[in-house]
Amino acid sequence: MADTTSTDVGPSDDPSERLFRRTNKVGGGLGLEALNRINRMMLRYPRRVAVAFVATLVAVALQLSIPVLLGRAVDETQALAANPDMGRGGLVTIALTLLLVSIGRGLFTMAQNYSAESVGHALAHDLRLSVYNKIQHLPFSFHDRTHSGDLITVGMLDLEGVRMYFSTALVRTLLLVLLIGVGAAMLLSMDFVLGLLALSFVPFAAWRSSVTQLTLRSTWIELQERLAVLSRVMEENLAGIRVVRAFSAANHELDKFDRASKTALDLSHDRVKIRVMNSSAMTLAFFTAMGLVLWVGGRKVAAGDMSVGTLATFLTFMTILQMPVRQLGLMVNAYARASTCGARLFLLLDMKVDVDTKPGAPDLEVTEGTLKLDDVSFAYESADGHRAIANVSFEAKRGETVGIVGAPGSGKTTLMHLIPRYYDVNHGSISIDGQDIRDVTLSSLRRAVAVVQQDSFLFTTTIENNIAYGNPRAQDRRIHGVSESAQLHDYVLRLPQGYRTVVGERGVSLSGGQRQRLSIARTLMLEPAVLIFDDSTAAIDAGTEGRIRSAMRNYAADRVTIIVAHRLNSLMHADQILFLEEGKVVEQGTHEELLALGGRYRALHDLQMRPEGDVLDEMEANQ
Ligand SMILES: Nc1ncnc2c1ncn2[C@@H]1O[C@H](COP(=O)(O)OP(=O)(O)OP(=O)(O)O)[C@@H](O)[C@H]1O
Repeated sequence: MADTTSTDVGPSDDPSERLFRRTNKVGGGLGLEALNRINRMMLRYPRRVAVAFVATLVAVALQLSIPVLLGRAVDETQALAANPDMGRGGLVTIALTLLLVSIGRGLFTMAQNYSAESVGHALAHDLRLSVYNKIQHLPFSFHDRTHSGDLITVGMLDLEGVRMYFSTALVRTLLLVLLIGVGAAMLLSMDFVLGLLALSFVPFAAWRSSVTQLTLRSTWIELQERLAVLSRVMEENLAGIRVVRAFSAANHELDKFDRASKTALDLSHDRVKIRVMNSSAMTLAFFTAMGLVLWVGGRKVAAGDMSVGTLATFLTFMTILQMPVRQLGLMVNAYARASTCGARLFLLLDMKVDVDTKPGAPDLEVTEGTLKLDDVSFAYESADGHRAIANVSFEAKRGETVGIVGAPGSGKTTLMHLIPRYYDVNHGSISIDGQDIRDVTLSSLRRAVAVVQQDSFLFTTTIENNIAYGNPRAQDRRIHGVSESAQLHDYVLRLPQGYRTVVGERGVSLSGGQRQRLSIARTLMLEPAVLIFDDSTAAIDAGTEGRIRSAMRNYAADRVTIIVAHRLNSLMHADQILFLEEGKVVEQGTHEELLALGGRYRALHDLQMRPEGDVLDEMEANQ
């Protein structure tokens, strides 16, 4: 069986592909630009940003005073041991100061963490809304090329990278610069040689920590890709569970999952190895430096050149410095992550929406309700100029029905998707009452053109909410009315919770025909000027379809109805029928005219109307 787990992505200039090529760099310059943009966005929360920075300053100052106080306490204790008659007041004062300093440091660190995190969360909230809003407006052509899982990744992982930026990159930078800078200056001024020894582990630990984090980052990106493959395999398996069972392909699916999981596991092992080895190397460097300080400092203490308290100050400084230095890599990583994640997010947010409302465009005004397609041609971006629709023209007036028929792949759905501007025509024009649909607002056009889709998607909510999706304030009476027209009402009443029954992925399962009827009812809630049925009665039996048609007679009198169908029974009553072949209209007329023409429509009609036995006989004879 073919391997369907490949995620090969070749180089391309397509922004949507660049968006999802998860590399360490999204075009160097873009990374810096992204950081600048995130910085500017943070200034929307000036108070919280200021509190975070000021609290960091105070917390660091308090933290740096702890080793000095501890050193003094040691010296005071030593003096007390040598001279028991000395008062204990000094020691008590130092102890109380230490307690207050520790409490103060804790409180300011808390304020710093809280403010920094809250800036990150507020920023993530803003970006999340912008991304979601953008996704609602991206063109269909973008969704054709983009896996929804990848979009979710941008919405989740990349947002997380930006969220962490303020607390892990900016605030930590201030913290480290102050701790290491002021700490080092204090140590060196106390004893230059011992200061150098105490700080000797810093360059090594900083280097190892940064290299480790950057290596872990690139493997993290790789791991995300492998995990994405894993979730795609699982997602596909769940979506196609019936096919898997029907083809007894469980073992093949297990193999596929096992392979994808193994590659993720191998990488996870590598990452653990890198982390553990580097952590041990940094610990070794720290304790070596500490040993050196103890050795040289101990000799100075023994020679009377240094107090035990000063030595204790050095050792405490080193312990305080250890953690932030070891975490320096996290800071470097936070910058790298925010720049790539931010660049990808902004690439998505700045993406051009090619089907959009022209600036200053008026709303569509429906008067006569006439739809006109004039020499319309269209090619999908991925089709190398091959036209899915070629020079199609027709006109339909209010109350008229147009039938569209043709072999699978002949372009019926594509043609229907041009009318509500899911895609823009490449040539020719579509107009409603003389207004080119590209010159009016998209929202007014989409209100005027309703499509009952081929795949009836149900939201996980009640039947009532699903029907009222386009008109949430609709009265029950109206909901029941359209449901009756769609021949769904009687079925719903038989359900224990009636219209309050939850359907969709986590609700009651509806049959294909019931889903289609619900989808029809949902569209009948709207009052469009053009109503399109895109092969949306295929799963409904001919009798029920006939009843829907009768119930809709009044409704159809008020608008143009277009019916796309394979079954001629569904559209032979239409005022005009178009027969599509490779995107072109090859026959056009009423049912009677097309029958009289004796062409493709006639042949299809004869094939569909003949008793099944005759068709089988003919097929056998032709073999
Ligand atoms: N999103 C897309 N991107 C690229 N090509 C597409 C896309 N959708 C459809 N096509 C191609 O355009 C052509 C017309 O497809 P379309 O779905 O419009 O046919 P159809 O007549 O509605 O088929 P069916 O009766 O099976 O629904 C086909 O060759 C199809 O492969």
